[in-house]
Amino acid sequence: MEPRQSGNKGVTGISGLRGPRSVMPVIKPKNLKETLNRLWSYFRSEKKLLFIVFLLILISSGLGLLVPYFIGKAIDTMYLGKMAVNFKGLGIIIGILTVVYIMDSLMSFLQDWIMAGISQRIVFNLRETLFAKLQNLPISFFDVHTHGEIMSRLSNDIDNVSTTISQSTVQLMSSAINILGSFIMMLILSRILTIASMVTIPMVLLMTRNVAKRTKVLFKEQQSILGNLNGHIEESISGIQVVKAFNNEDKVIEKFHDINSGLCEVGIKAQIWSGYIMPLMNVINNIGFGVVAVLGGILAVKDMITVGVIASFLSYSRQFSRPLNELANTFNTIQSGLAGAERVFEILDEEEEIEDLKDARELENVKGEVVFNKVTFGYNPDFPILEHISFKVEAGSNIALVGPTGAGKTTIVNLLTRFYEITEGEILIDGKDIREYSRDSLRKCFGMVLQDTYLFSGTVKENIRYGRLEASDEEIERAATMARADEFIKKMPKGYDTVLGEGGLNLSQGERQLLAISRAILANPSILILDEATSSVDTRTEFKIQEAMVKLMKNRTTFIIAHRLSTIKDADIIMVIDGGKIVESGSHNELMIKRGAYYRLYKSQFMNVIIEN
Ligand SMILES: Nc1ncnc2c1ncn2[C@@H]1O[C@H](COP(=O)(O)OP(=O)(O)OP(=O)(O)O)[C@@H](O)[C@H]1O
Repeated sequence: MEPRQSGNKGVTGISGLRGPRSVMPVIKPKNLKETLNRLWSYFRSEKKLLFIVFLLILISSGLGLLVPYFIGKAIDTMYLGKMAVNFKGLGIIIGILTVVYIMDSLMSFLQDWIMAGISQRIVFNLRETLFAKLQNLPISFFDVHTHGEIMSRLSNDIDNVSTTISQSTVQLMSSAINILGSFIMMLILSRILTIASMVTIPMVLLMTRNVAKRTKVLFKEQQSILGNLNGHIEESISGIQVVKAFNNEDKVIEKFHDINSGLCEVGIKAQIWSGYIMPLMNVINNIGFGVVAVLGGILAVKDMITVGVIASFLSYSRQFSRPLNELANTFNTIQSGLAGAERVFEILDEEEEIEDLKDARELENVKGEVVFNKVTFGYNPDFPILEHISFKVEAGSNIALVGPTGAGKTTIVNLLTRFYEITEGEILIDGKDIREYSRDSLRKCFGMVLQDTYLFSGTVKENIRYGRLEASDEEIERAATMARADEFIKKMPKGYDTVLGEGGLNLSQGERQLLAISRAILANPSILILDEATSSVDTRTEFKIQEAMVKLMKNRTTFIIAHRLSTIKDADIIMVIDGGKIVESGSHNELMIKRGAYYRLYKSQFMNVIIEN
């Protein structure tokens, strides 16, 4: 009977160089001990089942170790020296062997069954912890990690961990038991033959080390090219509109071809080198086999051992060398699984949004007075974007933030909602420092209508309900009617129950904005943040949006990152931001008389509009 095989049967050789996993180089974990410890903490709740699996492996490996012994016995029993056959003895041995084989299959089935549950539960927990962690990370984390990278940790890396747990744990235990058991059986059968069969081990080690050295370099290169290829695919798909608009399809294809050719070339080399391992290994193993057979033959002629013992011994020596080869392979699977676990733990170790203070209170019944007091902030603390900004907005008034692109307008509202934490100064709402209140209660005060409205896949109704989850259908329809969104919603095939495509992309930008306004009306926040869209919608829709916005802004403190002339002119205060500072503030008329920064900005941006009108 062969020792247990791992699930990745196609994978062979020292570097795990074949089969589906083989195209990946082995990425080693950086801190093996710590990663193992942490991973073990996920295994802990499965300790009992793991012990049962261990017992099952012990039994099935033990049974497996009996087989060569009985085969040897069968040979010796069958051969009675006078060409007569001992059918009775043979029958008993065949019976025993059949029972052993059936038992072994049953044990293997049970092991796989239990291990499947263990690995899926562990990976389930890991996935849940990771996803929950992502929800609690600050926005700044997502500024520096691409979506692709985060996705790959949630999918590829977790998959690697799962494969390692489900396949390698059993493989590791069964290989270890088989190697040890076979070795003991070999020693019991014949010490001389055992020593002879060990002769090839240094040869195997030397050969695999040399080949592995070469393949490692090639696989690393292959992985890096694969990364480029994925990057190129990701970019060309997300930028498909730009690619088509500029007729760059051929260039994109050409670049893909270049990278793909490189990948193919390195892939071939890597596969060829890794392909050497198995045949070489077989040659060496067969040399060992030959040595044992010849030596065994000599010993048998001298009547020092029986033919049956030689047959048993040869089986054991196969059972000894096979898991040895497989262990090298499993070792690689384990390494990439641990590296995957490490990458998952890296995210789990990321600093979460700064915890609310222990005695953080709930911000309630907000009137909406907002004060920035000498606020300084930089996405990178060494390079402040806003410096000592101070201003006060009365409750219920609206303030238009204007200024050149990159001036820091969005940054101001990002600080207000505590998406980022200020470096210096304080922000007060109704005279209360926002850091002393829980983030949840703070964010409840805000409603946002952003330039790019994000709609989730789901129905129109569900998307509006996002503003206030407990809202009834009537409330949703009332909000949509106020926002004048119901006009287009009712024209949709299933009205409020129409399912929106991914990101709401089957709606026009104007329609998406009206939905966002409906959401905000439903949420009924004390403070509103409006980031006006720069792209123009048709005049009728623009009028509707404008009307809905005015309704929404009524009696609410409103921060508008303003782009439309009408919004700016109607604002209670206009604040001109430039280079991280407030360079001017006041009403439209006041600032026009001043003939300062606002006047210049107004002239440069809106004069055409005024002339056209
Ligand atoms: N997440 C971020 N990480 C690092 N730097 C950022 C980040 N967001 C913005 N910045 C930088 O901060 C500065 C201010 O950006 P901000 O988005 O506040 O400008 P803005 O006035 O809103 O511009 P626009 O009118 O173009 O939207 C810019 O120089 C920008 O490059």
